[in-house]
Amino acid sequence: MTDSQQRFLLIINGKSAGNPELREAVEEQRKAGMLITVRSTWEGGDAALFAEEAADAGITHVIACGGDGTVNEVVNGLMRVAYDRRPALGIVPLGSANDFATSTGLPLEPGPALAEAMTLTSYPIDVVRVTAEGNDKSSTQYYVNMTTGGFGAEITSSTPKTLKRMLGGGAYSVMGALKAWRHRSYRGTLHWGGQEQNASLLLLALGNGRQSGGGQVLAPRAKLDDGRLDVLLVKDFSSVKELPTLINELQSFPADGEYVRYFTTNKFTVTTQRDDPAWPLTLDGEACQYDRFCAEVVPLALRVLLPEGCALLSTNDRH
Ligand SMILES: Nc1ncnc2c1ncn2[C@@H]1O[C@H](COP(=O)(O)OP(=O)(O)OP(=O)(O)O)[C@@H](O)[C@H]1O
Repeated sequence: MTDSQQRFLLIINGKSAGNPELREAVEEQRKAGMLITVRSTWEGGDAALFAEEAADAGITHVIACGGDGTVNEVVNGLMRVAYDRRPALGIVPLGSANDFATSTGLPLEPGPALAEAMTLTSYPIDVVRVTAEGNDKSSTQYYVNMTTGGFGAEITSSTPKTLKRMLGGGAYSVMGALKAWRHRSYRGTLHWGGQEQNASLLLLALGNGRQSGGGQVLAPRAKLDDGRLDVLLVKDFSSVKELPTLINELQSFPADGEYVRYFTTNKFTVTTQRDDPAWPLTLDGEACQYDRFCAEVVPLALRVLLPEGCALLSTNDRH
């Protein structure tokens, strides 16, 4: 063993701790000489804490073994570590949605995913910092994939599995579900890039990555390393007669459609008025509610083990 050898910490969500395939894969990699420590979570917050402590223990790579929520916790823990000591992030997807792993093209089976994590190159990606106020307290959280607000957040946090499955099929089924389901819209003042707009939205998506909610692609042109957030605004509609236009726009993501707007910015703020309901948000799969929030890109803050040729990296853009 040399000092330059990589040291891996696997942080596994306790509910998947018995996964036999992962156990076997760890054993195999250890036999091949890889230095792997494993910690299993007991409850929410553990994954972030273990990730934060990893740098002090000489860990070079923290591998989040779980769903998007576990990845999100690990990211938050790593962001508490100073940049020059921050370990790289790897992912072994063990959740139900695994949106970040799926969209970046990582293997979805534990064995291949761990094997890849041992050999992949790490690339610097942006992390998004969300500062928020709600329920009389303020907070700071980070995410790497996507925040959805309004309708989208309700889908991911409280929608029954059958409806989620319907929604997985894309914009047409989203609208089908909307027709069958009484929806709410969310009001607020939006600020970005020197612009201000009062809006009543069905859905807001702030994508560093491209998809959330188990396969809903809401930021199809997002890159993880471009210093930008891809913003999708879907305006509320009042009659089903407006649906064909809305559906159409959800296929093409126009910059300035009648119902859909898609653009990029490095900072996006939502402020509600006193009588407006708080916005339900989902940050990388974790549900929360805020009256006021600001999402801001922290450029290239985290190194992540990603497949060579990953379509979400600008370095792989074809010219
Ligand atoms: N030992 C444990 N048992 C049960 N739940 C746990 C345990 N440790 C952490 N958690 C909770 O698991 C949640 C994260 O779950 P995770 O994202 O890994 O899986 P998932 O929800 O099935 O995946 P996805 O987000 O991809 O659908 C966190 O909210 C955390 O509080």
